[in-house]
Amino acid sequence: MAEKSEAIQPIGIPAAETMSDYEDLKAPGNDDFEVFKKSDDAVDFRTVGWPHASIILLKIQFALGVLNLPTVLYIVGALPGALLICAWGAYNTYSAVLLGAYRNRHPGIHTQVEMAYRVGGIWFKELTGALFIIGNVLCVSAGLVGVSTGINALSHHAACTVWWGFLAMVAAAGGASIRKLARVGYIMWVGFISLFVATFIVVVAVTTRDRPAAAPPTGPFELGYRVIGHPNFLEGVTSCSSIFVASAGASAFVPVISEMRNPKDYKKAIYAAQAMVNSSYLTFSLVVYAWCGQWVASPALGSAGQTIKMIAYGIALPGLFASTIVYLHIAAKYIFVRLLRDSVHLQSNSVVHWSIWLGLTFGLATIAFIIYEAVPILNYLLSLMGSVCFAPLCIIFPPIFWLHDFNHWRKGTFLQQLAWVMHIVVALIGAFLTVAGTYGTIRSIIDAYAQGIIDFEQRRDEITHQLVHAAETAGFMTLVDHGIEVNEIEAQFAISKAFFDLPPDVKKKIPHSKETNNGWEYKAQLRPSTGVYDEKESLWLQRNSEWPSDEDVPNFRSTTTAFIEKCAKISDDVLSCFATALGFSEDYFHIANDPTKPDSLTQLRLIHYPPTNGGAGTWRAGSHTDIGCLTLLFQRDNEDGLEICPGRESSTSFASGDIFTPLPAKTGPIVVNIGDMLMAWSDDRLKSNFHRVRAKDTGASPSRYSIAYFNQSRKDYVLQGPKKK
Ligand SMILES: O=C(O)CCC(=O)C(=O)O
Ligand SMILES: [Fe+2]
Repeated sequence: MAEKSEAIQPIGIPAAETMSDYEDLKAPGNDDFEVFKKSDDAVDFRTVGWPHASIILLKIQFALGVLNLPTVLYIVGALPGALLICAWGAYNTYSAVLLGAYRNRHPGIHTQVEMAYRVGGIWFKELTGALFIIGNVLCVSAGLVGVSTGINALSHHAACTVWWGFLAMVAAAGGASIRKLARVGYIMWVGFISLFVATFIVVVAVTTRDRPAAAPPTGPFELGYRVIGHPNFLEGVTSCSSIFVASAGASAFVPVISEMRNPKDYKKAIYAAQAMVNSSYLTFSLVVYAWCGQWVASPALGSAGQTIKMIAYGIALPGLFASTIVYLHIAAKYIFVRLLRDSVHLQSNSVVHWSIWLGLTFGLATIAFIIYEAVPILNYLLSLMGSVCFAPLCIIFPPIFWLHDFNHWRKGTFLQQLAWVMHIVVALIGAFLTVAGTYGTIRSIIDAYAQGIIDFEQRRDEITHQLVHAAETAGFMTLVDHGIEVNEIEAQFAISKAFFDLPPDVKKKIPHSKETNNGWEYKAQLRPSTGVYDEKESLWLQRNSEWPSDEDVPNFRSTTTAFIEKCAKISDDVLSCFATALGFSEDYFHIANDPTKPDSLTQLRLIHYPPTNGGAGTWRAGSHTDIGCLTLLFQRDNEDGLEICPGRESSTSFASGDIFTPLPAKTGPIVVNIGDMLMAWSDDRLKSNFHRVRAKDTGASPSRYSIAYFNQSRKDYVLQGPKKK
């Protein structure tokens, strides 16, 4: 049976004068000193050799996050980025050494939490414990995101994300329930090798391509490689935090020491792990950045194209599991040791021992799964975790623990005083990053709520399902709660009416050009379906086309540009749903149709159908399909006339004589329809259907105004569906 472990010493134990004072007291590795004891009938936890420990420490840090570092390099520039990677790598190594040394100077320590108790009493202990457990459980949730993203990339069944997450949770809980870290260590070997090989393949593969997978496939493009970037304050802080978090594992390292055969070998393990992690971070991120520039794909494993992405995910999957398992194991071990520290059950094969252990691994996995599934702002929560949990645990607390033992250096030699000051400075830098990082993330959460992004993200699967169903059948759908207020739509219509009210000579200042299809046209659109010109006038606009002057229509350009930005965002969101449903990456159409690029074909069209009396035999807009990718159509109350013909109901050329259904006009909701480009792009799965606009056959029809935003592909894009037909 295990000896009763020595209780943690209360605060106020005399500070040692030198390190060797402690070494004389009780050396690490001695039973009195250690949390886990050695005896014939006790389960032996102290079985991890240093190379094995090194791999565990390595795997705690090394994850696919390395492939997101190039995005950070793009923001800050290659040189500051590389310096930040080195600086944080060095500091995170140092803080890991500080914690390990503190642990090896004081008996009975399992995690940082006992260090906090020695230094600051119960409050500091509970604060550290809370940050430790919250941080690690969130890392488990992040792990589940990684695993399910991987499985989705391989399976093409985006709708099953919840199930993949659940299965990953059960599998991870099973893996983490292996009681001894030494055995979990074997999973870490496999995990590390799998992730290393997967990232290595992507890194090598990006260097063999002429252009990044996410860049436009043809034509000139800007790589976006910058030696020095120009981030604003928030971007700078966020980038700094992301690079710090990539190698911030120190707090999870400490419990590994308690299971080492020889705790004094910890330093060897940590130096080996950090050398490997930081050199691969530096080389991988610089190479990927040099080749991909701003065109790093999301998820980053896709940066070398679809085939490599599938291979890399296949190889990375065990590694993604390993990440989830190690954080879960460490979180569960912390509570396990806390609960059973003074009990025989800590190291016996009793029912109590096993029930508590399995209860903890599966219980914490369930909590992590619920967070993964239910928190709509998980991405933001994960960046908050960096500044709220890991900045204090890994930057602020280690020097504070050190200062507690070495406070007398304040009055020591010059070098000792310098060391004393430097530890205070580092703790202050940590405090700054905690506050600034938290502030930055909270600001972006508030912005995201204000823009409706959170609600959309929360219901993305459900919305995708509805959009795809409508697109596969009618080809038409109506969006509500889309983020453009009724008064903004009315204001845009007022601007449009002000333009059309101008005398023709003024409107002619921006004539329609056959080359660009921009400008004002009057009864000039000849429809193949009707053989006559549409009874309408319209103004086609692009970001870089000619615009009516402010003298002719006050605020025309500023109001309309803001309106276009909102339409771009909405059509992007809708297309991101179609992209995942079709098996493309979420941002596929965003890149292919990017309206800010000079070769963009995306247009806004303001339309006016003049009033008529008895419209029989004429067409406001003859039957047609839209040639673009996706159309957003705005209408006004009481200006009906739009009629649609769902695909099943059209059987003749131009659907003439087929059944058309009127779609009443309302100010507010946006009518969305699929265009020919998206139909081609989806291997005909999403339907570009016929529609037309009619005035009443008899009696008066008032003017009708409509506004269409045509989201179209860029000029040089090849439209090819996932089946590559
Ligand atoms: O004005 C409308 O309601 C329809 C316009 C239209 O279908 C188009 O311009 O393609
Ligand atoms: Fe149309």
